[in-house]
Amino acid sequence: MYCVVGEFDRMPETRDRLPREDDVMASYSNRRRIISGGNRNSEVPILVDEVEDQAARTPFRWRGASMVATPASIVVTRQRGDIGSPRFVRSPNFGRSSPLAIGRENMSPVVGSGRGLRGRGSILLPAWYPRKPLRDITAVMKAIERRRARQEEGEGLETESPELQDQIVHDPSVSTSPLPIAGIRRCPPTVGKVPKILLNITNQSEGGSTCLTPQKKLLNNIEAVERVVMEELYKLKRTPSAKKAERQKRVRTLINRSSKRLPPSPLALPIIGHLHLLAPIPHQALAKLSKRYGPLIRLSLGSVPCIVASSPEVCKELLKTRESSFLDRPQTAATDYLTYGSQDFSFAPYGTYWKFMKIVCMSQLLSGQMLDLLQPVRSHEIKQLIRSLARKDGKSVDIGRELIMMSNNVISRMIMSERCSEDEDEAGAVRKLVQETAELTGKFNLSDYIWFCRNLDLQGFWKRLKEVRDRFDEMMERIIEEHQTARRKSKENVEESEIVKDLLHILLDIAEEGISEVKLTRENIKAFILDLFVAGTDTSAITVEWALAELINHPNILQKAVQEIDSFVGKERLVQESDIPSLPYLQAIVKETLRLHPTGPMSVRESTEDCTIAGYDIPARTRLFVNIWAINRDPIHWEDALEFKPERFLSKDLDVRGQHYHFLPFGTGRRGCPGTTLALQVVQTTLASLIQCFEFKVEGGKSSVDMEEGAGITLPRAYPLKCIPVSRLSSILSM
Ligand code: HEM
Repeated sequence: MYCVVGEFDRMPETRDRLPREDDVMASYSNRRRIISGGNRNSEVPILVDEVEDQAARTPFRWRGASMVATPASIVVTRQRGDIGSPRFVRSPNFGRSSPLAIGRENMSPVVGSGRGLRGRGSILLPAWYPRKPLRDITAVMKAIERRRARQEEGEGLETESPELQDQIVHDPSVSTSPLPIAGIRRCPPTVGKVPKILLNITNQSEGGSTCLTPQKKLLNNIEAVERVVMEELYKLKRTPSAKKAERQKRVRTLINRSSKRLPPSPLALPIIGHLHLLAPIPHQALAKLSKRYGPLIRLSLGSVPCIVASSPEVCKELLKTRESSFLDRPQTAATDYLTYGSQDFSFAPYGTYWKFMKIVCMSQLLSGQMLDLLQPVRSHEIKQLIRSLARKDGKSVDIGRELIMMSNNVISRMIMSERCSEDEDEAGAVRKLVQETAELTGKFNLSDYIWFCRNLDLQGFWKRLKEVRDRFDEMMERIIEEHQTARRKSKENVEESEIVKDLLHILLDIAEEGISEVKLTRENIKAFILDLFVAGTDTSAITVEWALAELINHPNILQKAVQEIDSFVGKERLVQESDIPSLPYLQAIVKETLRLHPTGPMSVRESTEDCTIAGYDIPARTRLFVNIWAINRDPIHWEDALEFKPERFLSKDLDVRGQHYHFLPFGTGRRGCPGTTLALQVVQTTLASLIQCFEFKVEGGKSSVDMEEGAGITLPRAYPLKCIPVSRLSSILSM
């Protein structure tokens, strides 16, 4: 919209103008609004001058061309801290005497003559006055003067004489409106009104200040002309044909809108959309919303369009039938920064690089053969855990902390042949690093969703991200250096024993050989290792923690499980991974834990193309949240859905690997969890070892533990599981 802001408060008093209010700008635009009948759309365009320029202005500066702007030269934008109130700012062309702008003031950009104002130093009117209408009215005024002369000669003239009308209407140099002309030409009624307006003008002028020159009289009456023309324009809009056109336009808009069938959506707030509905724990809040709005809902998280799937049927359609449309993951500020600009595997877009890394993952690190080779590593770390708890016999222990240390060591040794907890300080540092990374990647960061927060660090996110990545980078650089030194030595001295290849060696081989279709960079390697730490440590440890908590709260189930182990393994040796296939009840307990407490509660994807799901149109680049937590608790598919009942898995052969869409603890399809086998091995064997070796008493003599969920990407417990391990089989523990 055009706007005018000038130095009105500093106008010369000598101006022979009608008295004005102090805030002329305000009164001017106010008046225009009144004229247009309060109808915003029919407001007279007003030009904006920049407030910042005020210091440079002189009171009498008629800015002429520099005050005008074409619509294209004004952009409505928002600036930092300018919530909800758009500001007009200068576009690169604004204020320059652009050939487009000059001479087109108050004219339709289409019909402008293009004549410049340069060199018109003698313009009497202030810059904010509409120019084109003045030219029009000057011509009109000449006609009035002629008519008055004739009247004085006694000829007399009818007010609406055809002669005057002709003179005004057919004079090509005369336009009859102060507004963009195009519309007026198509609307003859305004033309007929002009003589009446002119008569009013002359009468008013005569009554007021007879000593004024015709030009000055016009200045005083220009507002009257404008008011009447605006009234006429407003009436024009109410003609049957205008109304019909308006109706047709509305129907077209409605048809366009309704041609897209979008999933139901709760009422959104301005700017934040539905972000406020995700508190306090997103998967729980979304499950509640889906109960009200259905299994597929649409949300706007700030400016990001999202859908949430909460039923097995919709999930199947999304991740099986239309899998190819949902193979990407969305990028967030945190994942992008922590993974050296999305150079990792978990957040990499589905493409050549991701496929290559998936092969590396499945054929090297997580292949059956590799997992068998690394079985002693897992077994050793589980024994270390049992020994550590045995040392704390009878004392209160934070079980979660012990479990995270164990799973960190397993992953760390598999990836880079190094234990994280060799010294207590480093173990704590790595644990903290992994937890912080999981927290930062799982949190809803406002700058990802609200555009004007993009460069603001309202939640102190960036500072923490930088800190975490710096620490991780330092650790990884040290470990990579050590590996490279070992590799150099082994190459130089062939006699020296062959180094045992961990995942880092395999990745360095690929990077150095450079024979693969994908060239691995140092950043790729570091980001991939971070992925495996974050995806593979907390998830397994927290699953064991939830399982133990459930067993403490269900002593009869615990007793059955212990009996099963005792009867198959006996009391003389520690349970092994190889025993697990013979412990179906233990397996059922782990599955039931993963059903109620999936440590990946939501699978997050992004659509790569437009598609139709459950009859709704889903545009490309829509973020998808599959609420695994809600699906695993769907009462239609699960009897006593909220009860911890491992028996349900004994009667049914339900697999965890994404074949059954009402039970998806590891996701499904091509982007399903590649660590499922490893996770099951670690979780089942660790839980079996714990309940074989210890009884767990709850702190403070209580009979049950709290089961509240905390916030975080890996479904942590709200309160750490603190209990007192009491040794059960001293013969095993003394080994
Ligand atoms: C109980 C333990 C675990 C659970 C509950 C779990 C769950 C999940 C879930 C739900 C996903 C998303 C799947 C999807 O979008 O469909 C996922 C992805 C992933 N998980 Fe796991 N996971 C666990 C353990 C592991 C382990 C031990 C590793 C590896 C060491 C691992 C590595 C990954 C990776 C790399 C991805 C991303 C895959 C991709 O984007 O292509 N996870 N996990």
